[in-house]
Amino acid sequence: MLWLVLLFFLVATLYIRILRNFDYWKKKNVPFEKPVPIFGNFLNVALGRQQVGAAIRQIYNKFDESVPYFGIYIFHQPFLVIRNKELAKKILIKDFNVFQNRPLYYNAKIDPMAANALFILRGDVWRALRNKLSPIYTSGKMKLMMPLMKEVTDQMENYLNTLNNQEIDVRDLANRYSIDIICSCAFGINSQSLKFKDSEIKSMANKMLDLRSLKRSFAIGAYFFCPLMVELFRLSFLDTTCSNFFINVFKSSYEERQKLQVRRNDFIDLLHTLKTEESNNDLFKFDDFKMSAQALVFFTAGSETTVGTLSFCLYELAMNLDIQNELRNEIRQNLNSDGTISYEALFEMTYLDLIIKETLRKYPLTHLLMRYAEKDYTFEETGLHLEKGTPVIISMTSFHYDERYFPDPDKFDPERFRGDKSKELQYVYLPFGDGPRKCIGDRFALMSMKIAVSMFIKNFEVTPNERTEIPVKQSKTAFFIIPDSGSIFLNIKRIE
Ligand code: HEM
Repeated sequence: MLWLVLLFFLVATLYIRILRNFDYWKKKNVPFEKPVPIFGNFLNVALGRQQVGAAIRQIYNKFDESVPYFGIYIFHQPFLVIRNKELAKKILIKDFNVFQNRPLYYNAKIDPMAANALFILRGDVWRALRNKLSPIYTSGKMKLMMPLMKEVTDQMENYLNTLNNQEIDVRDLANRYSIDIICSCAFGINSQSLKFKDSEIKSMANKMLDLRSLKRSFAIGAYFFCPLMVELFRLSFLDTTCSNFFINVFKSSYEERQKLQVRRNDFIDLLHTLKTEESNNDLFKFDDFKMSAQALVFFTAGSETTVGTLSFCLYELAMNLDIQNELRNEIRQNLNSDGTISYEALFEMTYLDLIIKETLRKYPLTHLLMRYAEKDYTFEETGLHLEKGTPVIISMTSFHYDERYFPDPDKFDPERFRGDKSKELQYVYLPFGDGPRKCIGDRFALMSMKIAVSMFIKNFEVTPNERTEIPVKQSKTAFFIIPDSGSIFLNIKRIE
């Protein structure tokens, strides 16, 4: 009986607290979408009926140009969503000192890996690690990794040759490619995913990041929006068995490197150099676990993003043959005399760049950027006062499909970014975020995608067939932009 009374009071307290919180935006005179108890504006998301990005975009589209921001409730928590380019710039760059952290939960006891991840760390420790890791991702260091990527791209070409004139699942292809690239560049191993369909590394990687699984989406969603669930169910960000597997792979690769004293100019070598340069005063100091955690972050942050972009890019090229042919001409004009492509040529190809940009506009895989106010903050333009701790969202999906900036947004049109147009779109075109906290791996990602697309389109024509879903239906339950079926089927034909 006592339990029942206690339960009643607990539910009643929670209910009152939640309802009281639902006054938050009204009291601040901020336009908002009416919430429903418990779920706020995320009922359809929680029921798996709507994507996170689509739910926010639906509300975004209800307001007009005069509205610089609006309020939403994700469960009981109020979030401010930015609708204005200048305010986005303020949050990401000008007032970065106030909005430097993401409102992501972490608990070293539940998930020690997440607690050492750049994406999740906060304040001075984040800054110390970011400063330390930044030299690894410069264009000079990326250029040194080009031979490693070239090796994997050659393997991809061999694999595709065996499938000439057949249907392929380009998501499966991109998945194998991204695992091989990351294993080679970050873990120093040849994972042979392109060669063998069922390699152990491939199945571990896919299980670790199975973003279509409800369990993983629930765990990731909880880290973003509902820390209580993380505590309650002791949820880890990644599948623990698989992440431990990769930590061990990294450790043995690192040990072997020390023994053999060879250099590959990969992430392991670069991390080792950073470790040897450390001083006693460093706020973030590497040990074996913290180093392997960085390699794992590489996997987490770089894998699905690359798979998604590469496969959607091939899909769009198949749907737009004129664009595909123009790209092939550009690639063929930029080849070395032996048919290979140089690092410089890869980044000089304008049309390839426009195509990757447009793919990332149409498919901004992570939907949103998040920050929270580190201290009380007032927008001088409107007088809105945010209390310390208020979370803020910049919705890439909403900006990238806003007709004000991207007319006819469903159309795949690389020309949107030609010439000076890119500059005008700054702060509303944000596939890698912006400011000091933007994606640290953008150069790596662009290089690995450009080299793969160049090889593919130079040698193969890609076209839709009767199994190609048009348009691709996206998963409503996954936290990221992923095809619902998990596949994108296209035909390939070698062109001599
Ligand atoms: C197409 C590929 C990729 C896309 C679209 C992408 C996108 C993003 C976005 C949107 C953010 C948040 C930025 C912000 O909040 O302003 C981010 C952060 C991050 N990304 Fe990427 N990413 C990609 C590839 C990679 C790769 C290959 C790595 C490998 C290292 C990586 C590592 C990270 C890390 C560590 C952060 C957190 C940075 C910090 O908090 O300081 N990403 N990425």
